[in-house]
Amino acid sequence: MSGLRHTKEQKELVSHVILTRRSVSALTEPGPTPDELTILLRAAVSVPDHGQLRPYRFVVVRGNGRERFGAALAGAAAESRPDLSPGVLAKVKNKAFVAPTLIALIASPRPGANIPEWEQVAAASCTGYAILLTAHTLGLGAIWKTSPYHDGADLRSLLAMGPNERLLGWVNVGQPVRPLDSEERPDIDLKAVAAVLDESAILPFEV
Ligand SMILES: Cc1cc2nc3c(=O)[nH]c(=O)nc-3n(C[C@H](O)[C@H](O)[C@H](O)COP(=O)(O)O)c2cc1C
Repeated sequence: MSGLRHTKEQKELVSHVILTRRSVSALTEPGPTPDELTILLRAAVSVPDHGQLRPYRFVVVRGNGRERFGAALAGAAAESRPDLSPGVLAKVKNKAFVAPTLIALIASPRPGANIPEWEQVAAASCTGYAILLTAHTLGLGAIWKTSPYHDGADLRSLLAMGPNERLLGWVNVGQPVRPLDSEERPDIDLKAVAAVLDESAILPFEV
């Protein structure tokens, strides 16, 4: 499909969607419909993937599933920090209830594959961005969330995680509580992050 010709409108739409995406924290019901969820997951599995290993898995958490996910997050927190107060553990558990739907992102590098593990985790990380961008395209709000306590026996057991797997966090998805700001992002100085390599030096990026 490379070399595919896109219309001017399609090109403008894509850059508009990319440049106007923002993380949306305040989310409400309803969560994505089954069709929307399918589009989000299809986008996730379209990420570049060296060796086509599919080194990722997703667990959709919604409805009562959030109770179990929240309890497992709190369990992971208590396991790694037994000193945490019940109030803090309740806050951790509540992370599962701030959106109607959560999509847990699990990096699942293939043991023994000849693609380095870091590349596989990098591919798995791309899935989070694909979901965010696609949610924005569909008019849904989304934000990638993590917990400082993202590993623990309860969580591993609940998500059926193997020893090689790692929870990369989850994407909260729902309806934005407030209308989205359609402003494009403020310009950032590309010289701060990009350079150009010529025959003799690395030079600051210039348009
Ligand atoms: C790996 C990863 C983990 C993140 N974890 C959190 C989090 O725990 N809590 C949070 O509020 N935002 C989290 N974010 C979202 C960032 O805070 C958000 O992308 C950032 O504020 C920039 O906002 P923008 O997406 O609108 O550009 C995470 C983003 C990534 C990529």
